[in-house]
Amino acid sequence: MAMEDPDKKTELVLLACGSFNPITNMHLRLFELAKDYFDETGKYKVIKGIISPVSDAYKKKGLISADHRVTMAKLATKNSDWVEVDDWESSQSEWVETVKVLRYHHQKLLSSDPTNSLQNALPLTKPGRKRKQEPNRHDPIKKKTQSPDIKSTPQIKLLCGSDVLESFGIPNLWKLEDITEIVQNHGLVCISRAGSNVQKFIYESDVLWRHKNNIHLVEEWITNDISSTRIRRALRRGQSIRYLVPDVVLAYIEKNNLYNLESEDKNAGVVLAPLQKYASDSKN
Ligand SMILES: Nc1ncnc2c1ncn2[C@@H]1O[C@H](COP(=O)(O)OP(=O)(O)OP(=O)(O)O)[C@@H](O)[C@H]1O
Ligand SMILES: NC(=O)c1ccc[n+]([C@@H]2O[C@H](COP(=O)(O)O)[C@@H](O)[C@H]2O)c1
Ligand SMILES: [Zn+2]
Repeated sequence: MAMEDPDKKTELVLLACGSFNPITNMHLRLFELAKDYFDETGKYKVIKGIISPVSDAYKKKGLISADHRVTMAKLATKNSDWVEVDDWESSQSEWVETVKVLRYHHQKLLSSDPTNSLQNALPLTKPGRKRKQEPNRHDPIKKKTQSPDIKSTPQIKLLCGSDVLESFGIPNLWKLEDITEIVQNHGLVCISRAGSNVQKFIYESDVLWRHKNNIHLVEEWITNDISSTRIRRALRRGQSIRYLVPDVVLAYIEKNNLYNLESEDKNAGVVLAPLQKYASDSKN
């Protein structure tokens, strides 16, 4: 039997941001790999996974409508008891920086945390009465039943693949202050291939190196090269994608004829939202 006290574990929520165009089995695997990793540390308990598809305003080439991408992600996670889809980000009219998505979900956790609102609403000691009150032997029992095992609010960590971490180095794609806030205030879980360059990438970045204790590298030993780009390519060529995406997702794609030459042309020649935003910033 495990000796550690489960109440002492830090609760975690994992947030994956991306296009999910479409969601693949690999996206679902990311969550499982990260959860296994944290479970094995004995220090953390992953309580929830959130998939947050990017909005159409991201303007990535071939990005089909958020409605379809969210629906597919919901179908894919229907049978998961811990991973869910959140459409707040995708329903924003403008592209939202990833750090703001983290902030949003962090705030949401804070406001839905019963221990937190209890602490705010009912201070345990009323000011002024504190000194007058005699120690009461019923008090500790009372407190315990009112607020059993006061846990801190879960931490929220950004879950991503090594390509996203390495994209931190692309000029005008990420703001340094955003990267800093992500690794300093929240934390990062990165799924990487054995022998990938992520460690070197962290070593070569001052900000990532400074916060390396908050960056968790999870090695994917049972490698899996599925990507949404490859799924869309196979579909354009009339090739099977069965067993690469959940059957329900495949059925939805076929029913709505989602990916073809025309859809791949969406946003052709359009500048990706972050590049557009930060390139114009650096000119000002
Ligand atoms: N095979 C993989 N290994 C590790 N991480 C992955 C893998 N596939 C996707 N991811 C991660 O999933 C998240 C969502 O990515 P995204 O929606 O871009 O999917 P993708 O399969 O990489 O799509 P695309 O080919 O269009 O870039 C990102 O953090 C990305 O790094
Ligand atoms: N500066 C930023 O916050 C920033 C920059 C580039 C991509 N992203 C996010 O990373 C994810 C990347 O997804 P893709 O790999 O599909 O492009 C998206 O969720 C996107 O919003 C964030
Ligand atoms: Zn990608």
